[in-house]
Amino acid sequence: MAPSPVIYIVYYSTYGHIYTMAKAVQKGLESQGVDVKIFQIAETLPEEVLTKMYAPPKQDVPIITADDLKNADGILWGIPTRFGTMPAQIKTFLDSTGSLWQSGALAGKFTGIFFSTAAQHGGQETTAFTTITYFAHHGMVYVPLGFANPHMFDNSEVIGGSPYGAGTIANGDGSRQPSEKELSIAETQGENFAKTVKTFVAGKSA
Ligand SMILES: Cc1cc2nc3c(=O)[nH]c(=O)nc-3n(C[C@H](O)[C@H](O)[C@H](O)COP(=O)(O)O)c2cc1C
Repeated sequence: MAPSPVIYIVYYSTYGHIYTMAKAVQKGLESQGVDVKIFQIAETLPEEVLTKMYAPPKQDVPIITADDLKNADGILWGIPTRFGTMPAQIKTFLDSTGSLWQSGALAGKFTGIFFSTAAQHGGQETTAFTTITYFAHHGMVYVPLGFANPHMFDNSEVIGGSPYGAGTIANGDGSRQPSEKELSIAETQGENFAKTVKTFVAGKSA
């Protein structure tokens, strides 16, 4: 029997939207019978600044180390936009993966992204797009979402996401929570990602 693939969800979230999306992605992954572990990326801002930003306490989720990444067959990253791209917290973490790049430890692993922006036009494509350089340099296999969920064609309401991954729109004051349709898209991304990684892991053990 083929071994069950191990998939990590690695996220950073200041206000919790990305965490909610991560749980939907997790549901989709688990529906395909893969082993899922969820990690968060370490905060880099001082407590004093977080208080001024009205950031709530972090979730009770383990903090990822660069070396942890070696143990996954696939990694899905949850990214809240900053100026149309990833936040410094995620960049700091990714910049700490130099030795993994040097040894090729992540080469051939599957990867994908989901994201959150305050505004509909604040980076639902650029956030993912500007992250892909990291995956290319590591030799990782980026799995896009495409238009895999019918809600992606629905223009009757604001719906986050793009062919690069699932997404949510948080509003400037964070008042909007991921909608049912956005969570459904996130679940689809998890399902499809698991199916792709399963094929790979089965092939490796054949
Ligand atoms: C410094 C800063 C820059 C931001 N830049 C953008 C941006 O370029 N576009 C956008 O739509 N939202 C932007 N936002 C809003 C965040 O993307 C939003 O708070 C986040 O997606 C919510 O996710 P979270 O609850 O998981 O933290 C920014 C927020 C901060 C604090």
